[in-house]
Amino acid sequence: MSVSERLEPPPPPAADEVGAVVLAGVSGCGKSTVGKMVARRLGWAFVDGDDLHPWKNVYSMHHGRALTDADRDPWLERCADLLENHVANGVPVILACSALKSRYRRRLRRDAETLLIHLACSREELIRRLGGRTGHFFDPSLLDSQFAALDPPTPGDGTLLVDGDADMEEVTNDIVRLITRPADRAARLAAQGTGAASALPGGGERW
Ligand SMILES: Nc1ncnc2c1ncn2[C@@H]1O[C@H](COP(=O)(O)OP(=O)(O)OP(=O)(O)O)[C@@H](O)[C@H]1O
Ligand SMILES: O=C(O)[C@H](O)[C@@H](O)[C@H](O)[C@H](O)CO
Repeated sequence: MSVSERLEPPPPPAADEVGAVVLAGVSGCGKSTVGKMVARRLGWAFVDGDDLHPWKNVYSMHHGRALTDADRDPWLERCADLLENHVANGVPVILACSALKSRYRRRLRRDAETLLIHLACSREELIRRLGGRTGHFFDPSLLDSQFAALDPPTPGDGTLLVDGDADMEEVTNDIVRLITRPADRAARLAAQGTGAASALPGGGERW
């Protein structure tokens, strides 16, 4: 991380009323699966960020080529525009979007009604899930490149951490609570104050 990035002020705190949620994390953490479950539960819209990638990006990932910052640039713009439109029109939305770097997360959080939630998973669980997934364009051999690109959310980042290794129902319940209860959001942020991994059950290295 560069000095100028470190000196930037932390993002604004999320508003009491959440209008949009970005479910972030590396490939296989459950963004799409759990995002749909949360959206169904809340009666919100769900958009898969994978559907907003330029075709060239999908082609690259399918052929085992990791995306660059330049590849992600137009995609992040589409994601940010989508969030902004939903908030402006009062149509709450869950967007599944990897948002791997802190500057990507800052770019997506254009207003205080947008909440970022990062699904943190162990490497073993991610390998197991990607190995078992069929019919998806993402080449599982790219997982290490996702780890390399990731800036893990830090205590000052304003991104909430969720245990992505947990059972799908549990993950869904946790996220619904964080979206609907400001006190739970504040408690989670405070728990993260001591460091990302220690805020999650089981500890260990998480991505
Ligand atoms: N909490 C969970 N427990 C067990 N399996 C899960 C869980 N969440 C997701 N899965 C499974 O893991 C695989 C990956 O999930 P999913 O496609 O939702 O991840 P993703 O983060 O959206 O990945 P990508 O970014 O590559 O699209 C799927 O087969 C899904 O069924
Ligand atoms: O930023 C990225 O490298 C991409 O968004 C990836 O995370 C993929 O889109 C996703 O994992 C495949 O579904």
